[in-house]
Amino acid sequence: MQMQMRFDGRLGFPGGFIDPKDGSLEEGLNRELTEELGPGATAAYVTENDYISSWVMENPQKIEGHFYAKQMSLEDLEHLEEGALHAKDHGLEVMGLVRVPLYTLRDGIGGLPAFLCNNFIGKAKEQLLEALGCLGLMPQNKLEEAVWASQK
Ligand SMILES: O=c1[nH]cnc2c1ncn2[C@@H]1O[C@H](COP(=O)(O)OP(=O)(O)O)[C@@H](O)[C@H]1O
Repeated sequence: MQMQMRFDGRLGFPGGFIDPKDGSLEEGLNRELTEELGPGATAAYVTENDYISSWVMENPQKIEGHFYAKQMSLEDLEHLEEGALHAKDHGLEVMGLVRVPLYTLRDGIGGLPAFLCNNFIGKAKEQLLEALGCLGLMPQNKLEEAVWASQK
């Protein structure tokens, strides 16, 4: 699972605002992916099949968000990481890509619980947990244990 360090020091997912006049949600998102992830983004391009969920925020401004998750091979992910340094937004909107640790160390905190203590933009933390659960990357009870450990 991969996220990015944003310009504001918070963790979030690649994406951005899309003008409905400029085509479908997926086309708009794929354009944003290229800007933020660079030449390796094509392997991350989403279709309607990668859709996970939507949300609406009313304040401070009305925003409708749509969340997608794309499953990739390790090879494509490594290619994406190598190319991300050459993305248009690198060092501007995006400070770097990060892999999410999907384990808990023997101390009970290191790994995913410590990662969850970071500062996340908007609903990105809930989206991370949602994706890990619905893509079957971690069993629900392990996710709940990690969330609980992160709140201690
Ligand atoms: O990865 C994300 N997951 C969930 N919500 C997000 C994510 N990234 C941005 N948002 C939401 O969209 C709003 C605007 O995003 P952002 O701060 O990137 O726009 P900006 O670059 O125009 O300031 C954020 O305040 C947040 O509520």
